[in-house]
Amino acid sequence: MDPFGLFCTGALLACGLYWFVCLLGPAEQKGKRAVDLSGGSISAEKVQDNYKQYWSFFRQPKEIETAEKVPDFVDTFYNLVTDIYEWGWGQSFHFSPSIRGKSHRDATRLHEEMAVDLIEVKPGDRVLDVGCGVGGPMRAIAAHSRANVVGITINEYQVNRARLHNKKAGLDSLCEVVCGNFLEMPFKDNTFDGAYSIEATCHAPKLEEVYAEVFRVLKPGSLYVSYEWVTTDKYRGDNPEHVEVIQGIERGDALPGLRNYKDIAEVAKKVGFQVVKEKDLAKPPALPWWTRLKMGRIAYWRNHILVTVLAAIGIAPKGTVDVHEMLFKTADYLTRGGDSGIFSPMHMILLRKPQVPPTQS
Ligand SMILES: C=C(CC[C@@H](C)[C@H]1CC[C@H]2C3=CC[C@H]4[C@H](C)[C@@H](O)CC[C@]4(C)[C@H]3CC[C@]12C)C(C)C
Ligand SMILES: C[S@@+](CC[C@H](N)C(=O)[O-])C[C@H]1O[C@@H](n2cnc3c(N)ncnc32)[C@H](O)[C@@H]1O
Repeated sequence: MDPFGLFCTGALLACGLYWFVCLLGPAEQKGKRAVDLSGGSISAEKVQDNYKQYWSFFRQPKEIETAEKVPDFVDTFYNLVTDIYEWGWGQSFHFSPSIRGKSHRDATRLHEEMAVDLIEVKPGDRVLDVGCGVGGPMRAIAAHSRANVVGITINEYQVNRARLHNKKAGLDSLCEVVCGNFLEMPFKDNTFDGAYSIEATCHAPKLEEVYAEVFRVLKPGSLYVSYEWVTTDKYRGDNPEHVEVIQGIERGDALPGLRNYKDIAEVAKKVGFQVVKEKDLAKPPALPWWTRLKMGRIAYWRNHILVTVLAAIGIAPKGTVDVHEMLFKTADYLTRGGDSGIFSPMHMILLRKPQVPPTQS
């Protein structure tokens, strides 16, 4: 082979290797490769129909206001997005403020460890993860605190993914995953030493229902911290651009309706909690949480091409392209929400269940 031919072959091989390692994704780190994208518990041929069904919920807003319908709606959503999230984001399905000089991975872990530090649990304590996803936070928190973490998620596919990851990480003795609805949890009263929820309770149609359940299962005197998705004091309901951004976020993230930051403490007090601390972790001096979304734009285009090719040749389910497109648009709404300051995904509230129940007046 002449030197030019040799050079071309070498370049082709290098491109192929780059494609395989970088574009298909390092599976060990993220847990998913593009070639393994699925519709969660939904069979491949039904993904497209389920995507349409997901959108039909928004044509009947009353349906997603009733607690009975929401688990179905949220479950469908997570069947559709879980693999894409894992592949394109990682095993922690939430945001965190950027930290100068630290990777996204480290910033994510620190945001998770902060939650468990706030609830002051000790090794061996029993802690509840309300809406645990595939367990990224659960593993970081168990490793950091040596507490026993019990996670609950409505989505069975996530339960299986989380159990698999727990085993692989050697943390299955500390981490347990339960499939269930956090509006009616299958746990006894007064049985947890602490609880946390990271960007999950926003899926509840009525916040009081999930907070009341957490209150019920916590031991008196113990702490609960939640990172809530909210509209901020900058949001104006009479500004059409604000409304468009917030509706875009709701539709692309399976939310029955975003709450204003002012409502969170009110609801917590109503169900009996004492408010220990409340702070929007997105506010300066914290660096923007949405930088990671912005920086990913080129990767989203690359992913879009990859998903389209994989669906065309029958490796990925057909509806995956629609779901990916929906997420693409959602990333834009979230970025606009962050840039304008009208939205925060990390309004932190730290609550205590009192030792003595409040007297009824
Ligand atoms: C808390 C929730 C989820 C928050 C985030 C984890 C996800 C919100 C939007 C998601 C994404 C948007 C764009 C995708 C991109 C087009 C794709 O190529 C790769 C995956 C994305 C980056 C994806 C990853 C997860 C999000 C950032 C909600 C649901 C309450
Ligand atoms: C955005 S994910 C966050 C997951 C996890 N906290 C993390 O940060 O990786 C929201 C989680 O809440 C769960 N969830 C939403 N509604 C639920 C419900 N009614 N009951 C139980 N889990 C629910 C979803 O299944 C999903 O696991």
